[in-house]
Amino acid sequence: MIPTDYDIIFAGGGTTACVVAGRLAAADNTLRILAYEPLHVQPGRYLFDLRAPGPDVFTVHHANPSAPLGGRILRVSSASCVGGGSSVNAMMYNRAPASDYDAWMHAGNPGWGAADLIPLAKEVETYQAGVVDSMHGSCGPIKVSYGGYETKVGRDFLVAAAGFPRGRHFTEDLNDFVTCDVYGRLPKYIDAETGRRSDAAHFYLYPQIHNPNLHIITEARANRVIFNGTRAVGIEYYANGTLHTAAAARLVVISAGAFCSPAILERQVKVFSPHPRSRSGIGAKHLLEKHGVQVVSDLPGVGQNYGGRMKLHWLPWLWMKTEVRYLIVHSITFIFCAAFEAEWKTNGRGLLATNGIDAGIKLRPNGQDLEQLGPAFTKRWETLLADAPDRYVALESYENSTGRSSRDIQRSVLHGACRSDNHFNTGPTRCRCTLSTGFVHICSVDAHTPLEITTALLESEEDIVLLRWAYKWSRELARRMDCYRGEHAAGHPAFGADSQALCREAEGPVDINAPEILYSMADDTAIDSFHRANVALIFHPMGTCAMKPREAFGVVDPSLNVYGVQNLKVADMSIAPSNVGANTYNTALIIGEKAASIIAAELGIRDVSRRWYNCRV
Ligand SMILES: Cc1cc2nc3c(=O)[nH]c(=O)nc-3n(C[C@H](O)[C@H](O)[C@H](O)COP(=O)(O)OP(=O)(O)OC[C@H]3O[C@@H](n4cnc5c(N)ncnc54)[C@H](O)[C@@H]3O)c2cc1C
Repeated sequence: MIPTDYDIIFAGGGTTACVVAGRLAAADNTLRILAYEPLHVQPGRYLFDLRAPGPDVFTVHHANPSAPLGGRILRVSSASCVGGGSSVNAMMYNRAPASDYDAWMHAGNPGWGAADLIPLAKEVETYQAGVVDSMHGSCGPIKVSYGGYETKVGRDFLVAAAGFPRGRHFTEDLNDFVTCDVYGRLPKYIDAETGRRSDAAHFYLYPQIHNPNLHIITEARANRVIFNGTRAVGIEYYANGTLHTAAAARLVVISAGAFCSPAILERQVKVFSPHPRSRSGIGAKHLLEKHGVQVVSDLPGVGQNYGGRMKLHWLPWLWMKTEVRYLIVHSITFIFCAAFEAEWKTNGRGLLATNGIDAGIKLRPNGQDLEQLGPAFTKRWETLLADAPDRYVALESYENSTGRSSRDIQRSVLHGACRSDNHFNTGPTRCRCTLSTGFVHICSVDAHTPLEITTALLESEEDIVLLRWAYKWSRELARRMDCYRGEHAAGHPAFGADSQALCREAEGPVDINAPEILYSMADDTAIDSFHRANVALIFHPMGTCAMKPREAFGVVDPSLNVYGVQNLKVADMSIAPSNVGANTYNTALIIGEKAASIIAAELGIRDVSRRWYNCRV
């Protein structure tokens, strides 16, 4: 029988919540803790799991039609299961530049600078991908390794990057928070010994599941926070089609991710008042009133400041006989899986023990690049990059892609429509820091109504020139890779028939010193159109309940307290005051560790134990 009275309730049991709840439960096993999740599925140990039949581990959100993208509606998914993003993500290990965290501190958040957060990043991990130096951890819960298989595309990338005249230097460690404009191998959140995904559910929460005071209610969705006056006292949630309530004596923590956390704040807060049916929310007054919701705390920043990153796939032909199978296994069908699964289960190695993203480059424009980028990029350079040598603008990696258009190609491979058994396409990933921000708001007080999401993708000319430059740069590198066999025109801009940039098939790579492709103005226009038609959002939303001063559109203070109310915190990627230029799992783990320390201190728990997690799954 699950009790209805708790000390702490988490609305959401994703990455950050698992860290905080796991740490607190370990530190004080008398704390009565509850977390909700919409779906319980066994978190995917590798990507193949996620495509198995059964409840969907994703929620798909649709953004408003975007004018800069020609009216296109972008789709972006977030996780819907215990462990959140950590249970479904692509397992790329990519830490943010130190100066991104210093920017958090300078936004009015003492205790949130790089010097404060980097030690937490070390405590999070057991680094198995090289030397454990002063920047890496050796005994944290989350394992980081190169996985159990090395792809040819990764090896070829490293060789081409070493010889490419416009290339950069090699580094053993792309993730020391400082080094930038270098290339190297890309580690993964995979345990080197077991070959399994290192998610927050398995390594923070489940190790505490023996604790009778820790409860995870699955197939439940937090609906709204219950208030007594301005003090949060519990949660109302849906389970089995009916509404239930649970009381939180000490704290309610909203941890529903950057899309859903602002929605829970805005939607409606149940207030014990002389008018029990009145609806009250936390957010922008004008927006809440539009939905007939009274205002408990007027916070216009709720749902604003939606930041993220952009992604683009384009398609060179690459020759990788064995990895065709890998790609098919992960993306389309299970036909080849049995042998790989047996290997993976026996020794944690093979094609199921990798994410297929083995090498990459963190690109930062140099003098020659800045000339190419032109005056449209000057403001971005001056505001974001010039004084922060650790910041890069693009992470280029060549992967066995799961992008939409490349999956179409994979289908062709499966159905024999490809030009040869030994050739198929793969798409490099592009990640960009964008300065523009969008918003996420409720459309109605009904918890089941989709959210209104507006992105600022490609609204600024800076993003357009940046994507154009990066396309040219990474295409040049791809042409020099040993596995290169030309390009698939449908996965590239529509260059004119007489263009030098026209896509062609090839028998092999160009010479490492071959002249670069010369692009005309018409080619540039074609590239920009291609980007408008194909750019996508990466799964890294953040910033929608920003930790900033209230007058600067902040939602939470540096202790993660929601302004204007008591006993209510937010802890997840939504609190990011500004963008981080990296994949976000690492930052979510850091926020979780920081939140655990803050809450423990407030509750008088002296030691948020960091020694309990040495477990294997
Ligand atoms: C498909 C995908 C691929 C990714 N790949 C990478 C990668 O390779 N590397 C990397 O570093 N990062 C990656 N990320 C990003 C990273 O995983 C996330 O940034 C991180 O997990 C976010 O943590 P969070 O705690 O903010 O939110 P989440 O982990 O998303 O947790 C929020 C949780 O709240 C739950 N929730 C929502 N609404 C409610 C409600 N009303 N009631 C109860 N629960 C609710 C959700 O189900 C979810 O589990 C990826 C993310 C996705 C989705």
